[in-house]
Amino acid sequence: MDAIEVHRLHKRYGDTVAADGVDLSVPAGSVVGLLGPNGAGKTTTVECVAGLRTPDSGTVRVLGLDPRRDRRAVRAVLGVQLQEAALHDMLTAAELVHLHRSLHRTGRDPAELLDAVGLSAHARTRFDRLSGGQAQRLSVALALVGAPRVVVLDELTTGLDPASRETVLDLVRDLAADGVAVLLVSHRMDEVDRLCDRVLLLDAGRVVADATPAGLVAAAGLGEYVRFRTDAAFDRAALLALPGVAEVSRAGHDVTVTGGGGLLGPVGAELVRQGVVVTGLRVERPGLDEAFLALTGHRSRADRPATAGEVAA
Ligand SMILES: Nc1ncnc2c1ncn2[C@@H]1O[C@H](COP(=O)(O)OP(=O)(O)OP(=O)(O)O)[C@@H](O)[C@H]1O
Repeated sequence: MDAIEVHRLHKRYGDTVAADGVDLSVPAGSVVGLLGPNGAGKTTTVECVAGLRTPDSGTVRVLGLDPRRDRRAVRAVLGVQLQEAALHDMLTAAELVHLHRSLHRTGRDPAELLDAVGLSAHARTRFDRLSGGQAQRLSVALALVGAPRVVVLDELTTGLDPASRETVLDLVRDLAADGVAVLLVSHRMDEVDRLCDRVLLLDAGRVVADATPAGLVAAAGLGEYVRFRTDAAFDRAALLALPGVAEVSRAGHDVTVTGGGGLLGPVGAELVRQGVVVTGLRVERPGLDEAFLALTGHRSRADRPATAGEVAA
């Protein structure tokens, strides 16, 4: 049994289908990212996991428990940080962490946790006087103060400066290393790439990909580019004839060979064989950003999104 298991989750608001048969699972000790364009159903999905919304149909389990039926038991094992936390304005950061700690039988040391999110210096600052980024880090601390075994984080680094972001990302890495299951909603591809063991891509309420970050890029079928510079003439047809090469284009001294399947070795060898002197020979692979666009933005490639099975990796 995985720590989070969602099976065929359906949720609609009036005519809007927010979740249309979402399947997802998060094993203990792993970070799973939920990606997707605005309105794809990410928040709806995590709110159902957190027990804040009731699914129309489908099942949601957190450590085998139903977040709606077994509310109290789930609260003891699940930490949730959602996009907009409504907190008591008059309390200080430290008071809020202590208050949330008191709701749990066991948990983390409030002072250590404030330190871990970089808020020690603001422990005595009232919530309504914290900056946006500080309030965001406090909401992460509140989600973790009960030492949960399962954590749901919705856009946890939004509004954070680069140093604070690194602090929070380290914290998430430590959670997974300690065996915590983390479900993370994010719009930042670099963050997902660095943190997540798997990525689920949602589009219009459906899972269109469920893969490792590298698998998602591969699933997008975007291939790779070999680029180099030369002022010499070369045999373009011989390059085109190499296995995997789809296109060879030249703009002045800059040459791009497009294709797939490990182009660098064969292209390099062919240029040596031709005695062509080049500089800056390198391979470039599309990243998650490009994969995201290809898998959700170019529906014209097919009339419907690919199914998870088609792009699982
Ligand atoms: N309470 C609600 N009432 C009506 N429609 C809603 C409600 N909450 C969400 N929706 C709609 O459901 C769809 C999914 O919304 P959701 O917030 O789950 O998407 P999201 O992927 O989290 O988006 P974003 O990236 O913008 O946060 C959207 O079309 C949204 O307008």
